[in-house]
Amino acid sequence: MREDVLRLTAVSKSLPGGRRLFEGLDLVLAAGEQVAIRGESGVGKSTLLNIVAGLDAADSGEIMVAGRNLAGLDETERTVIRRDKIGFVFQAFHILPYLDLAQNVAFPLILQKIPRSKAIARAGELLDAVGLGERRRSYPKELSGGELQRVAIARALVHEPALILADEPTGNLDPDTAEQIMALLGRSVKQRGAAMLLVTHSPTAAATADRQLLLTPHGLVPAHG
Ligand SMILES: Nc1ncnc2c1ncn2[C@@H]1O[C@H](COP(=O)(O)OP(=O)(O)OP(=O)(O)O)[C@@H](O)[C@H]1O
Repeated sequence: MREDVLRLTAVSKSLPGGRRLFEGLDLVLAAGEQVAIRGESGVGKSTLLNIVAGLDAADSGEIMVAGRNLAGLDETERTVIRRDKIGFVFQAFHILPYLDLAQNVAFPLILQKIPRSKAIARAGELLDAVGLGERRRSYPKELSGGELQRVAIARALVHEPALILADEPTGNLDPDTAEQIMALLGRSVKQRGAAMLLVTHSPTAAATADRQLLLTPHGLVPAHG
C-alpha cells in the first residue's frame, strides 16, 4: 500500500498576539488526490500552507510529509524535504529577476545537482506545457503577472514533487488560461501519484479538486460548490 502524501493530525495554531487561528485540524491527502481549501479572508489558509511547508511552526499536532514527521527534523532536513518533495505555487512568485525563464524553472533541479543541460532541457518542456516555450530566454521583468504565474507553476512541477502546495494558483489568470493551468496541475498530480493542496477563493478552481474543504477556527469541514 502506498503511503499518504500528507497527514496532519490535531494541528493547532495561534498568532503571536494570542488569537487562535485553528485548532485540532486533521487532514489526509492520499497519492493522486487534490484537495481545495476555501474559507474567509484571514481565517488562516496561507498560514496552514506555510505550516505544511515547514516555513511556519504549528503550536501542536503532527505533520507528516511523504512519510516524514516534520517535527522530528532539523532545519537542514526540513529544507531537503521542501527542495525534493514539495512544489510551491505561492502568491509571491519568488521568481528570480536575474535569471531567464528557463533558468528560473530549472532552479529546483539545479538545487538537486541535476546536470545543467538536462535541467534546462526539462525546464523548456515545462515552459512549453504552460504556453511559454518561446519565451524561455526572456527575463521576468518582460512578463505580465499572469505569465509570471505560469512560470511559477512550471517551476513547481519541474522536479516532480510528491506534494504540490498552491495558494491562489489562478489568481492572475484569465478564465481560459486558468482552466488550462488547473488541468495541467491536475494531470501532473494524477499521473505521478502526487497530491495537491490548493487554497483558493475561486469556486471554478476549487471545483477541479477531488474534495473541497472549508477552513474554520474549529477545523476543516466539507464544503460544497
Ligand atoms: N506573522 C504574523 N504575525 C501576526 N499575524 C499574522 C502573521 N501572519 C499572518 N497573520 C494573520 O493571520 C491571519 C491569517 O492569515 P492568512 O494569510 O493565513 O489568512 P488567509 O486565510 O490565507 O487569508 P486570505 O484569504 O486573505 O489570503 C490574518 O489575520 C493575518 O493578519
